[in-house]
Amino acid sequence: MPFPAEQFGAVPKTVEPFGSTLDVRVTDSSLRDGSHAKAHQFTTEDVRKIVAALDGAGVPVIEVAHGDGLGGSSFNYGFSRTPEQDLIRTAVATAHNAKIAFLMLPGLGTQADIRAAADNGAQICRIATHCTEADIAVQHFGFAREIGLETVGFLMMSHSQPPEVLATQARIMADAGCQCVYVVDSAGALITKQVSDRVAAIVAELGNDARVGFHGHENLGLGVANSILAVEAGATQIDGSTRRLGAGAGNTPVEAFVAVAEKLGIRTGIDTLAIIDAAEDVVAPVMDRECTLDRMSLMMGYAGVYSSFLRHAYRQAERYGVSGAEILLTAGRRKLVGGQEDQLIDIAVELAAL
Ligand SMILES: C[C@H](O)CC(=O)C(=O)O
Ligand SMILES: [Mn+2]
Repeated sequence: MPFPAEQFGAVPKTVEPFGSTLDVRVTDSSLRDGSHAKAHQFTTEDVRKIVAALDGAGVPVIEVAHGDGLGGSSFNYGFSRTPEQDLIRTAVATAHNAKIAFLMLPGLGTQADIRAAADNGAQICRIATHCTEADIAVQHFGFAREIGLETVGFLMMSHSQPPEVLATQARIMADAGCQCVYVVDSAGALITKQVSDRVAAIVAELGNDARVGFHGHENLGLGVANSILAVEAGATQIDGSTRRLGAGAGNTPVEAFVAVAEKLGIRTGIDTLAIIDAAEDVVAPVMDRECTLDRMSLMMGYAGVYSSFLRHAYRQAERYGVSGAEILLTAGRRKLVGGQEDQLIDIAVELAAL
C-alpha cells in the first residue's frame, strides 16, 4: 500500500512526527464545526460525553470551539450557550489521550483568546483564513508557535481558487510557522480530482516544510471519497465529524472514513467498531437533527456556498417569507465568503421585494 508510516520519519524539523503507527491523523470536528449545526448551543455535558466517546475510540485530535472559532460568539455569527473556554477546559479534563484543538479566525479571535485556550490545556491552534488571505494569519502562527502550540492553517473556500493560488497561500502559512496547511472545502463543492490537484499542488510546494490536510463537507455527498483521494495525493491529516455533525450536510463522517481507511490499509489508530458505536449511541442523541443531504445542503455544494450559512439562510427565509434555496443560489452567484452572513439578510430583503 502507498501509505508507509515511515514517511513520517521524514517530517521537517518544525513538525513533530506522529509516531510509527499512524498513516493519517484524524481530527474530529464535531464539537467545533458541529457547533454551526447546534446553533452554538453545546453544553459542557455534551462536550464531556462526546469527548469521552471519541477519546475512548482512539480519535487522536478533537477540536472544540464556537463554530466560527474563538471569539465567534457574537450577533453576526450567533451567541454561544456556554463560554468556549469552559468547553475547552471540559474537553481537556475529559480526554486521556486525545489532543484538544481549537479554531480561530484572525479578526474574530485574538492573541489573548489563543493564550487562554493554551492555558486551559488545548495543544493545537488551527487558524483559518479565506483562501486568498493567508497573510492576515502570519502573526497568529508566530504567536501560537512561540507559546508552544502545534499549528494548523485552514485555507477556507478552497474550491474558489486554482491549485497554484492555494500553493502560494500555503507557502505564506508555512513560512509563518504553520505546521500543516489544509485544503478546506468549506462549501462541500470540490469534486474528486479537484481535491487531488489542490492537495498535490500544496504537497509539491511545501515538501518537508509542513504537512497537508483536507477538511471536507458532505454537500455533494463526496466527503469520504474526497478524503481518500486527498490521502492518496499526499495529505496526512484528515478532518471529519462523527455522525457528520457539522455545517451544511455535515463533515466527512469519521466513522465511515475510518471504516473505509481500514479496508484500504490506511492506519488511523481509531477503532472502527468503537467509533461506529460512538456515532450512534453518543453523538446522535446530542444532535438537534441529523445533518442531511437535503435541498438546502445540496444547493450549497452545487452553488459553492460556505456551509456555515445554512442555518442563517433558513432563518432569513422564514423571516422574509422567501425561498432559502434562492437565498443560497444568490449567495453563490455573489461569491459571498465567511464573515458575510449579514448579506444573507440583504439577499432575503431583495427577494422579498421582487
Ligand atoms: C469557520 C468555518 O466554519 C471553518 C470551516 O470549518 C470551514 O470553512 O469549512
Ligand atoms: Mn467546515
